[in-house]
Amino acid sequence: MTTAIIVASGSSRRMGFDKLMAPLAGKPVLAHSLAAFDRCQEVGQIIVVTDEARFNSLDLSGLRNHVLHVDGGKERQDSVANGLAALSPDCDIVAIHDGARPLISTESILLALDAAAVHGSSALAHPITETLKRADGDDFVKDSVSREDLWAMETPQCFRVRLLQAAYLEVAKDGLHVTDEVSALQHLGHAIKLVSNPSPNPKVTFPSDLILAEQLLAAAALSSHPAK
Ligand SMILES: Nc1ccn([C@@H]2O[C@H](COP(=O)(O)OP(=O)(O)OP(=O)(O)O)[C@@H](O)[C@H]2O)c(=O)n1
Ligand SMILES: C[C@](O)(CO)[C@H](O)COP(=O)(O)O
Repeated sequence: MTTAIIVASGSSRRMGFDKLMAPLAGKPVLAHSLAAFDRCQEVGQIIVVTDEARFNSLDLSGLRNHVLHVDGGKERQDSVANGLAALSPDCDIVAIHDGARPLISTESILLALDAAAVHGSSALAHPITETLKRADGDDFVKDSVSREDLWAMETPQCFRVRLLQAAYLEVAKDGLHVTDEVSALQHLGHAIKLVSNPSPNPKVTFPSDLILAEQLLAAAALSSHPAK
């Protein structure tokens, strides 16, 4: 069985208000992430890692999957670990997704899941397009960083369960701080397949990201139902 773990226990510090419950095209940001995984036929269970009040305020009626609630942790990696601890024994593939990436498409989820089934681990990502500079502590340019072969990581990041559990055990044993699951797998020395995401999948971080997400959803709705 494939399980999706949606982590939604952050503090929205950079947003300034609870971004996960912020309205986006008529429903909370987190509800969009949840619905995308629920639409994906390969997903047989969803775990939402969040606080109880936020979980209870979600409308789960009409969802195909059983949705389990788990409390979050201090750091993102602690929330992921709490989700992993709640997996059922028959789960073989797990997809970890940021609740704060509401535009994830079901097609992109499938691409990542398929790659994980073949390679053991995968992450949606996109190649860097900007020119990159390293700065000194005073925001003066120190040097240039080639963008060749540089990719920005997205979620979902998908794994054979045993592999991700082993990676998280190593991370905990060595007291490491990781900002994504790919970093944990790197620590284990395992190869990770990057899957170029054909659809926009921004992480809602600042207020302007909510506006962008709203516009992207409106554009997608227009292209699927063009005016006659
Ligand atoms: N202790 C934490 C921290 C983060 N997350 C989740 O991990 C995802 C990525 O984190 P980010 O977007 O950086 O969220 P915040 O930590 O809320 O942002 P900020 O740093 O601005 O507070 C989000 O869905 C967030 O809710 C989590 O489940 N548990
Ligand atoms: C996992 C992640 O979405 C990859 O881009 C990202 O690292 C999570 O956000 P954070 O700000 O690093 O917690």
